[in-house]
Amino acid sequence: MVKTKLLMVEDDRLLGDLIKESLEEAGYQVRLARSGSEALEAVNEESFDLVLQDIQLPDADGLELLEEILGRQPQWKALVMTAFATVDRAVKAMKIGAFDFLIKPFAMDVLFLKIEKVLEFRQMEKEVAALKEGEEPKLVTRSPAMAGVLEMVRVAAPTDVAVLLLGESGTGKELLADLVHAQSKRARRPMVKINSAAIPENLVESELFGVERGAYTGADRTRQGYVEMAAGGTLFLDEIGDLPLSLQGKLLRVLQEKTAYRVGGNKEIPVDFRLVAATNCNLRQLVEQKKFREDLYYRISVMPIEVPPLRERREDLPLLIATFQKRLAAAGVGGAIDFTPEALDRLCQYDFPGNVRQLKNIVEQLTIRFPGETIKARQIPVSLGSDSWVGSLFECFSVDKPLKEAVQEFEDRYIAKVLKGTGGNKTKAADLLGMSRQMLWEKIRRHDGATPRDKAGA
Ligand SMILES: Nc1ncnc2c1ncn2[C@@H]1O[C@H](COP(=O)(O)OP(=O)(O)OP(=O)(O)O)[C@@H](O)[C@H]1O
Repeated sequence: MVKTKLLMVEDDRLLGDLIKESLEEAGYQVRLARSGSEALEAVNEESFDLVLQDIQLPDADGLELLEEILGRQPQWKALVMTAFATVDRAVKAMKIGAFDFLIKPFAMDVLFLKIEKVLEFRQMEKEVAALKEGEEPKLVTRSPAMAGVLEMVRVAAPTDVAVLLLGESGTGKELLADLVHAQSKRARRPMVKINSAAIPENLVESELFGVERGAYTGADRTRQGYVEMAAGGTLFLDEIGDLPLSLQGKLLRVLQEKTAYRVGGNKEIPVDFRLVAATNCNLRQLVEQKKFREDLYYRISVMPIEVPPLRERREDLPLLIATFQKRLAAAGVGGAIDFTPEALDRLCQYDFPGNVRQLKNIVEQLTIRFPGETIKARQIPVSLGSDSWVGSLFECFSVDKPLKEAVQEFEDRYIAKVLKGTGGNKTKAADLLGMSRQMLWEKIRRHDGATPRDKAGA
C-alpha cells in the first residue's frame, strides 16, 4: 500500500515526536521539520500530500512560511496547528489557503479525521478537474482484442512492475495508462505525465530529474523533476522510444536504485514511482540499431501490452462513433449529428491511420461543419475512403479541397512517410525534416485529423 506523505512543521520536540509516532503508527509517512528553514528544505526536496504546520515558529513567521509553501506548491493541502490564544492567526491561515486548523491540544482522532477529510477533498478535486477538461476518460470497446488488452491491464495494474504500452499513435495508450494508474495501489497518489518527444532535447533531463539552483545560467531555483513529483504515484513516460540515449542510462539507474540526481546536484534523492511507458516505435528494432539501450528495454518490458490499431478492430467503430456523437452532444458542440447507413459504411471502411484520435476528430469536424444534420455518404470526404497512405504521395489526392487543406494533407503524408522510414523514431525524423522534435510533435498533434503515423510502428 502506498503511504500518504505528510510534512509536519513543529518546533516543539516532544509534541513533534509524539504526533509523528502516532501518524506513522496509523500508516502515514511523515517528514518532520523543526523550523521554517528545515520546512523549506523539505519542500525543495520532496512532494507531499499534506502539510501539517504549527504557525508559531521560532525562526520564521508561520503565516509567511505557509504562504511560501502554498505559493510554491498550490496543489498541496495544509492543516495548521495553533494554540487557543492565537486562534485569530488560524483564521488568517485559512485566508492564505490552509484547508483547516486544529487548536492545541487536540486528540489524535481529530487529527486523523481532518487528514481523511483533506484526502477525500483532494480526490474530489481530481475528479472535478477531469470533468472540467471535458474529456471523459472512459475507454469504450467491444472488440475481443481490446478485451484481452483490458484483462492484461487488470492483471498488471495492482503489481508494481513497469508496464510498457505498445501501439500506433492514437490507439488509446494514454487512456490505458490512466487505467493502470486508477486500478493500482497508487491510485490516490499523483499520476505525472511526460512526453519526451514534445520537450526540446536539452530540457528533457531537467524536466525528468529536476534541477538544482545554479546548475546553469537561468536555473534560479531548485526544481523537482517529474520523477519526484510522481512521489508514491505513477510516472507516465510517453514516447519512451524518443528518450535520448544519454538519458536512457540515467532512467535505468533511477529505476534500479530508486534514487535520482537533479541536474547540477550531487545529492541522491529518493524517488518512489511506478513507471508506465508508451511508444509507437518498434523498440526491439531500435535496440538492434543500438538506438535504445537493451538493458533499459528489458527493465521496462516486463509487462508489454500491445494495443491493436483501429483497422484491426473494426467492430469498435460503430460504438466509438456513437460514443463521440453522444459526448459532443452532451458538451453542446454544434448540433447532434446522425449518419445514414451508407455514410456510416463509408466511414467504417476507412483505414484510420491516426486511429481513434483521428476518428474522434472526424466526428468532431462533421459535427461542426454539419450541425444537426444526418450525414450522407457524399459528405464524408472522398480521401477518407481510400487507403492512400500506402500509395504514392500524390496519386490519391482528390482535387476537391482548398490549397491550404491539400498542403496540410501533403505535409501529413510526407511526415508519415519519413516516420515510417525511421522506424517511428521522431528524433531521427525531425532531423531529416529539418525541424525540432518539439515542432514535429506539434505538427503531429495539430494534424491529428489525418495523423501522420508510423506504419512501421510497434
Ligand atoms: N477505446 C477508446 N474509447 C474512447 N476514446 C478513446 C479510445 N481510444 C482512444 N480514445 C481517445 O482517442 C484519443 C487518443 O487516445 P490516446 O491519447 O490515449 O492515444 P495514444 O495511443 O496515447 O496516442 P499517442 O501515441 O499519439 O500519444 C483520446 O482523445 C482518447 O480519449
